[in-house]
Amino acid sequence: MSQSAAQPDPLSAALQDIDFSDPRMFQRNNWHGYFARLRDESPVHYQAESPFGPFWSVTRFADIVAVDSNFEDFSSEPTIVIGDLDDDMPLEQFIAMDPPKHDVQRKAVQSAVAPQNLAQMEALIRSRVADILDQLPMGETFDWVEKVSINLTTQMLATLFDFPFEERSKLTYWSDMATAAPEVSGGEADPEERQAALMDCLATFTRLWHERKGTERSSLDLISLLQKDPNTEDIVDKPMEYLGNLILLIVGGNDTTRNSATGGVLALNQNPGEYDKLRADQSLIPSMVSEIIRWQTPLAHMRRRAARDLELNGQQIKEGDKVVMWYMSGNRDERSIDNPNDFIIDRNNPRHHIAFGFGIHRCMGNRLAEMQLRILWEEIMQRFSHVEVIEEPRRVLSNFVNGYEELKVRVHPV
Ligand code: HEM
Repeated sequence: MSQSAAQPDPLSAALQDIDFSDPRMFQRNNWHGYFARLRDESPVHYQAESPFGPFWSVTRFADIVAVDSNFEDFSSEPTIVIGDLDDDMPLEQFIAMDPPKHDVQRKAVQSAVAPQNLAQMEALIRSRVADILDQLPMGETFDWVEKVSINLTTQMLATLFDFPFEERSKLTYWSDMATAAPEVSGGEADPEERQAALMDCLATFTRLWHERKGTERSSLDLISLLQKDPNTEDIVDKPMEYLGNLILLIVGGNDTTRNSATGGVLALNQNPGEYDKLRADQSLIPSMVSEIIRWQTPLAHMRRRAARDLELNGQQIKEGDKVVMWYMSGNRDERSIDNPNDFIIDRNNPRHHIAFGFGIHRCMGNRLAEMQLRILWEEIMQRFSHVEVIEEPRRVLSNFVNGYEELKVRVHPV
């Protein structure tokens, strides 16, 4: 099975002729038909050949929850993307660890996003969002991804790391390089450039670590938190573990919120009746934010490895098999979500989705992401009657990041 071949017809092709790892499905946004067929005809589906080796696709909401909540049978090690670990850069990160190591490393950093800390960050985020929106060229066409989504998430990341603000664009670059490797997600990053970018990331953060070590900091920045916790105080001496966790936190805070910030604009433009509802009642913003995250599902999948022979929804899975949970499919599963293909900003129970995963690895930054998006929309509604999409977006080539390269828009005053 080769990804240079034409894509088979989603409705009539034999399921064994379809490559569900093909990143072009996501770039062309034509994955819906393929995954709807899997949910109906073969919800736990074995694909014997792919550029990433054989793997199972788990496509229904309930089965994904069953896998994600069973870390004993479905291990996150050694990596959580469909591709295999890069031998030259064997990153270790707590998202790809099982208990007990996962638990102690997560605990070391999670106070950065504890409710009390988030409450303190709210005013800062609001002023940054306001600055970003106030600088937009009213009435002119511009790229929302670059001027708003990337700008906002990069500023947030710089805050979380207390990273030199003027150099913050490096964080976005490192994040993009980390996820765009062909062997990781079917992306197009040049292997040498990627390697150099990740080494630069490591060198920069190692320097910051040593500059901070021993200084009295009350800050909840992620580097200081790693330094303060006895379980991670020497992580800098394990470069692949230090780098792996940095990349986890950078990617976690970057691609996901960024693509939700863009996806929301697109969803409202495709559903003008929902935009009208929002204009009429801005108290819908929190539930709309959850709906945007479900509708977008910025991370298409997480993968696991079966820790023993077992059965899942009638299929026999062998120890060692790769098991891919397609969150984007689960979030469109009519068995668990009413009218899942509709974008409805006042849904009942809007947080009933699996875009943040489920179980012990459930997204650590979920409340931060929701807060950023809530503030973004509160501030947008103060200024603009319409963020108008001017042309179809350009999407990312990846089977992991479900996102946008570019979205041309024009903003109109209230
Ligand atoms: C809309 C925004 C976001 C989405 C959709 C998202 C999605 C996810 C998903 C699907 C997982 C894996 C869950 C699982 O395996 O069950 C995850 C884990 C994680 N996310 Fe997020 N994320 C978002 C924002 C953020 C932000 C802003 C941060 C920044 C702190 C973050 C940090 C993390 C971390 C550290 C993990 C690993 C948790 C663990 O292994 O225990 N995420 N996220």
